[in-house]
Parts: sequence; structure tokens; C-alpha cells
Amino acid sequence: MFDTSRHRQGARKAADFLSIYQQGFVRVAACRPTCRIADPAFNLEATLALAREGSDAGVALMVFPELGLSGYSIDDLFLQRALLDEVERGLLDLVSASCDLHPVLLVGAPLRREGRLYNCAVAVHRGRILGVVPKGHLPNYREFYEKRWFASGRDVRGEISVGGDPVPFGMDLLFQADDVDGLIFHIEICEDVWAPAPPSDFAALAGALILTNLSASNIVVGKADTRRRLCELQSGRCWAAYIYSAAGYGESTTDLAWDGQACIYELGAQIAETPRFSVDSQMVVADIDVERLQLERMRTGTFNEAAIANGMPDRRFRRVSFHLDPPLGNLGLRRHIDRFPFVPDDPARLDQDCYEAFNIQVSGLARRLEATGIAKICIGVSGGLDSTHALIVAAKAFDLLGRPRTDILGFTMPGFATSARTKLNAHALMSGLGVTAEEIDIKPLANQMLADLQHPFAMGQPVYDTTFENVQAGLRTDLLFRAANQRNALVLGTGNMSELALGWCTYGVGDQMSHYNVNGSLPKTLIQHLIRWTASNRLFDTNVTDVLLDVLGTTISPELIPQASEGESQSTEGKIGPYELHDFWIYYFTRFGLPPSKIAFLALHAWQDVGAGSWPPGFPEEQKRAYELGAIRAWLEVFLRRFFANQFKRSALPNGPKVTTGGSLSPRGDWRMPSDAPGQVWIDELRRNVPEGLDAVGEDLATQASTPVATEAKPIVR
Ligand SMILES: Nc1ncnc2c1ncn2[C@@H]1O[C@H](COP(=O)(O)OP(=O)(O)OC[C@H]2O[C@@H]([n+]3cccc(C(=O)O)c3)[C@H](O)[C@@H]2O)[C@@H](O)[C@H]1O
Ligand SMILES: Nc1ncnc2c1ncn2[C@@H]1O[C@H](COP(=O)(O)OP(=O)(O)OP(=O)(O)O)[C@@H](O)[C@H]1O
Ligand SMILES: NC(=O)CC[C@H](N)C(=O)O
Repeated sequence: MFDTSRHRQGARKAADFLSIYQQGFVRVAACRPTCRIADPAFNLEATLALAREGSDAGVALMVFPELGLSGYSIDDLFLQRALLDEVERGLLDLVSASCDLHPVLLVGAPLRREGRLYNCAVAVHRGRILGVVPKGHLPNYREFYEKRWFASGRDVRGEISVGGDPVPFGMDLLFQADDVDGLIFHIEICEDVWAPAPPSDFAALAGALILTNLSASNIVVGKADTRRRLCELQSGRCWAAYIYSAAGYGESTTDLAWDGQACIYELGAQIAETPRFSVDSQMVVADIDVERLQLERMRTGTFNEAAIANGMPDRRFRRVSFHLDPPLGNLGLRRHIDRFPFVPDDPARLDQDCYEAFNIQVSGLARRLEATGIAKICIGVSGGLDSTHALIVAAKAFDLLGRPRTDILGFTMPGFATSARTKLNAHALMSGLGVTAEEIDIKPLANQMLADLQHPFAMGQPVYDTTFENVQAGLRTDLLFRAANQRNALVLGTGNMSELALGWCTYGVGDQMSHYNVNGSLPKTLIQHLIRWTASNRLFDTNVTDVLLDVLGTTISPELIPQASEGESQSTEGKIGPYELHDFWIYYFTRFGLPPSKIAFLALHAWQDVGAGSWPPGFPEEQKRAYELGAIRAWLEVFLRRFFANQFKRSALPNGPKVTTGGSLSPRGDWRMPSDAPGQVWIDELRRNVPEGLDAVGEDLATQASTPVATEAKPIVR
């Protein structure tokens, strides 16, 4: 029988899971309506048209330009009562119209108070003015004359009467929703952010997570980039989001021109920007991850230190509370999520990342060799990705130090499951690079050890258990360490960060250990791309490049268990899951501390549709895959189980350079965690909050998919 109450529960769980407001996001909009100077009625209509659109899209906070109701460039007309009365009427009409709208609207208007005129931002929500914030820094240089008309709001705090009702007035206001965690915003006006120590600095230290700026900024050549840099730095330095909207078409061109730039930043990265120089109204909508901002502030003690150094600014701010009552259910995700957090889609950025990653590895190893005075290295060369990459890093490190590559001692050590293809590639690579190549067959030693252990394999039984695997991995490591003693060499490690996260390596006497590991902070997906990058940038000659390309095409495999048929290899990903998902988890779990359900939500938006969004440049067509929620949930649980169970392997890591900000699992480089912690809290959170599938919602998620508004919001790297 169909169990309706269970079905209802399932539907509710799915709806909650898909809701951005349940997942710690706040949807915001930077709006630039077309305007007419000194025409409040027209400007009101243009503002309302966007406000309705934003409300329909589930937006919580909409930022409009400075002096948007009057127009910014009206000069001495600011001092005309007819105009000021009409602006106030328009504002009151906007307040009435806002009763039917979801979002808080931040609009610009000139307002009178005690014989002075202020350049104000008015926060309007659901038929109420929440507060009015005056501009502090009035530009009065070159093309700006604001002090001719306006008083500075710097030292004023109190109330202002709008339409006869008193509302909070001052630059000391913070606005906070009582029903959406993290929706705390601050308002500043244009020049405020161009000054040293902008008001938003202190608002952020007082707790504001979303900083807004209502602007009117005439365009001159080069200025758009300056504005971007200001927003980028302000959002990065304040651990905040920054929403900026500057007036555009319709402002007076008597002496100036206007491009209308509106953009949204988070943690030092742009997530959305409107087209500029448009004659039509423009608006961009994006989802701010306020939860990530809160976690980042917690993680970085500097934020709190700065608050103390500035006398705990929260004591100086007044908080205005409001009830948002956000729209729930599936609103999609208005934010670009890279499928590969360590391999960005943006070609220029990816190229820069690869250049840096490769050179960090090379210089790390070069310095260790120079510092120790040890002439040689020993490395196990399997013909797989990791040892290939470590070997080319070593070749470049020896080149950098002017040492002969023949001092790199490469050992290929076939075992019970080594394939002809990888062995051939191992030899081709070593000879192409001009390193010293040796081959040691480990099978006799392994047979002896298995016999001594009375392992069934030694009795002729096809038992391929962990002992069988680790005997081979261990003997290879043993041989490398003893060869290093014998030949004055360092053992170069090859194990990557993804394997360390999953515990997919043999502890101690095994590939987990080395004298120095250049790959330990590199996720598998980045190693794959780095090899692609070295091949396409021709860092080595054609022979080597051809081998690199062939290695890229080989199945990822430990080659420890013999396969039923010739030419097949034991697939790592078939057993432990796709590295492309595991690297996704590593990034959001270890770098940001997001809960599993939110990581699954992000993964769904990144991975559900092969055709959506972009892929890293050069990513092979045939390897493009999609994952549905069931697979995401299952592989995330595998990750959590393995991650917790294998911390002991990370606690005892050899030295090696930290390469990426989201990526070091060394207890010295970044990640500290007890080796005996249980992972049940995380597994329970995943099971409780992530539905097994999406049938229960009966909605087509694809129609609500993430809207790529810009490239991934890579945070400022700390
Ligand atoms: N918390 C803890 N603190 C201290 N010790 C702990 C421990 N948990 C388990 N142990 C001990 O650790 C041992 C298990 O660890 P370990 O010996 O490493 O063995 P284990 O993790 O069980 O197996 C290694 C796995 O890695 C795979 N591998 C190996 C080599 C290369 C590759 C590759 O593709 O790259 C893959 C291999 O296929 C195998 O599945 C047990 O003896 C257990 O008693
Ligand atoms: N046949 C082999 N000869 C020499 N060394 C080996 C051999 N097999 C494994 N090793 C060593 O053990 C390490 C771990 O093996 P593993 O299979 O994880 O790595 P890989 O073969 O380099 O890459 P991938 O896992 O991507 O196939 C290798 O990087 C290499 O140093
Ligand atoms: N409205 C303003 O405060 C403008 C001044 C600012 N420097 C700009 O051009 O963007």
C-alpha cells in the first residue's frame, strides 16, 4: 500500500535539501534600473519593475543605485522643494508597493532632516522603512560637488521622519533577519568605499556578512576595473559579500558619461556582474554562501583580532531586525560551481595554477636536495600517473640545480599484476628523460614472504586479500629505502592527497612513506591535469610527451591483484569511487568545513548535467560524466567512512610542500585531526538531510539548475 505520510516526509526532506535558504545561502540582486533625471515617478516604476522580478526569483535583498529615485546628476535641482517632495511621495509609494514583495529593497533618495539634506539609502521591506543610512564621505573633487548640496551623515545617529513616521537614521545601522541565519547586512554609499577605512570595515567586524554599496559612478577609461578591485578587496579583507550597484543610462551626459556597473562579490571573488553601457534596466542575481563566510571568519583568528584592535565595533552599531519569511523549496542555485574545485574551468586561471603547482613541487624538492647535500633520489616508476608526475618534477628539479638526471635512480618493479602497458611506459619514460633505469622483479621476494606468512596464495590458492596487496607495495618501498641507503639517495614519495584522504595507500612499509613527497598536497584530478599541462606546454621532448599522453589514457590502478583476463587492470575508481567526486568532497570538507548535506547539494548542481556549465579546457570528451543524487550520496558516505578511518595515515606523513589552499592533509601543512575520531556525526547528518533520490519532489531539477553567472567564486587565498 502507498504510504502517504512517508511520501510526504520524503517530499519535505527533498524540498528542504533543495532550498538555498535551508542550505545557508542568501539570494541577492544588484540592480541598475534605467533612469530619468529629476523624474521620481519614472524612476519609481523602473525600480518596481525590477523589484517584482527579483521577488518572483526568490531574492532576499536588492541593491539599487545611489540617489536612484531622483537621479544622481541633477546638480542644484537637489535644492528644489518640488523635487524633494516628489521624491518622498515616490518613496512612500514604493513602501506601499513593497507589501506584496519578498525582498528588502535598498533605494537611494535625497532626504531632509533638521534643515539639512542627506544623500541616503533607504531600506524598505514589506510596507515598512527599516531604516535610513546617510552617506559619510561626500566627494568634492574634480567632477564631484556633493558638499554643495549634502551634509555628511558621519556623526549623526537618531531618527528621521519619512512621511510623518520616525525611522532609525544613521551610519551605525545593521539590518538582520530574525528567520534567516546569516542575513545581516550593512549599507554604504559610493565614495564611502573609496576612502581609507570604509564604514563597511567596521560593519563587518560588528557582524555584517553582506556589505552593500549604492553608487553613482561616472565612467572614465579604466574605472570599471578599479571598481572591481575595490569590491574584490573589500569582500576579501572583510570575509564578506559585497554588492555594488552604480547608476547608468539616463543619468545626465551634460559633462559626464555612465556605464551602469552592478556586481556581486564574495570572499574576494566576483560571482556576478551586469553588462555595462546598456540602455535597458539590468539586474544580476546570485546566491551568497553566508554559511561559508561565517565558517571562514571562525577559522581565521585574524578576523576577531581585528575586531579587538578596533574596539569591538559591534558595541557601536544598532541592529534593526526584520522577518524575511523566505520562499522555500527548490529555487535552483544562482552560482557557478566548478566540477573540479582544484582544476578551474577558466583557461587563464588554470594555466596560472598549473604553473604555480608545478614550480612549487620542483622548488620544494630542489631545496631539500640542496639542503641535505644528498646527490641522488630513488623513485619507484610504475607507469601510472603519480610516479610519472613525481618523476617529471624530479627531472625539472635536477635541471634547476644543474645536476645530471642520471642521478635520478628509477626502479620499475613488476609484481603479480603489472601490465605490459604500464611497464613499457615506465621504461619509455625513464629512457626518454635520461634517468638511470633499473628493473627488479618483486615476485620472488613476494612469494617468499607470502610463504613465510603461510598465506593461501603460496599454497596455490587465488586469494588476493589486503595482505597479498600490501606485501607487494611494502616490498617495493623496502627495496627503495635500502637502495637509498646503499646509494646515498633520498626516496621520493609519489602518493597524492586524494589517496591520503581515502587511506588508499599502504601504511609505513608501503607507498605512504618516503623521505620527501612532492605529490602529498596534490589531489588526483590536479595531477591528471598537470600531466596534461606539461604535455600541452611541451615541457619535455616529443618522446616523453607521447608517453605522458599514454599514461593519461591508462586506467588508474594499483596493479596489485591479477585480473581474470589479459589487458584488464584492477580499477581503483571501480572500488573506491570516482576521484572527481572525492576531490570535490575534500575541497569543501577540509577547506571550508561544510556539512555533508551541503556538499551533496553543491555536487548535485555541479555534476547533475554533463551539458551544463563549462569543463576545464582540454578535458577529454569521452571522460565527461554526470552523477545523480543517489550516486552522490553513496560516494560521499564512502568518503566519510574512509576519511575518518584513515587519519592515522595522515598523522604520520613525510615532509613535502603544501601546494593548494584547499589541499594539504599534512598535520603540519593544514589538517589536524585525532586518529581515533568517529565519523558517525557526519554520516548521520548526510543520511538525515540528503534524500536518496529526488522522485519525491516531483519537480524537474534540471529546470531549476544552477545558473552560471560568472566563473567559480574562488575565495581570496589565505
Ligand atoms: N586508527 C588506527 N591507528 C593505527 N593503526 C591503525 C588504525 N586503523 C587501522 N590501523 C592498522 O593499519 C593497518 C591497515 O592499514 P594498511 O596496512 O595501510 O592497509 P589497508 O589500509 O587495509 O590497505 C591498503 C589499501 O590501499 C590500497 N593501495 C595500496 C597501495 C597503493 C595503492 C594505490 O593505488 O595507490 C592502493 C590497497 O589496494 C589496499 O586496499 C591494519 O594493520 C590496522 O591494524
Ligand atoms: N610496478 C611498479 N614499479 C615500481 N614502482 C611501483 C610499481 N607499482 C607501484 N609502484 C610504486 O608505488 C606507488 C604507488 O602505486 P600507485 O599504483 O598508487 O601509483 P601510480 O601507479 O604511480 O599511479 P596510479 O595510482 O595513478 O595508477 C607508485 O607511484 C610507485 O612509486
Ligand atoms: N557618487 C560618488 O560618491 C562617486 C565617487 C566615486 N569615487 C566614483 O566615481 O565612483
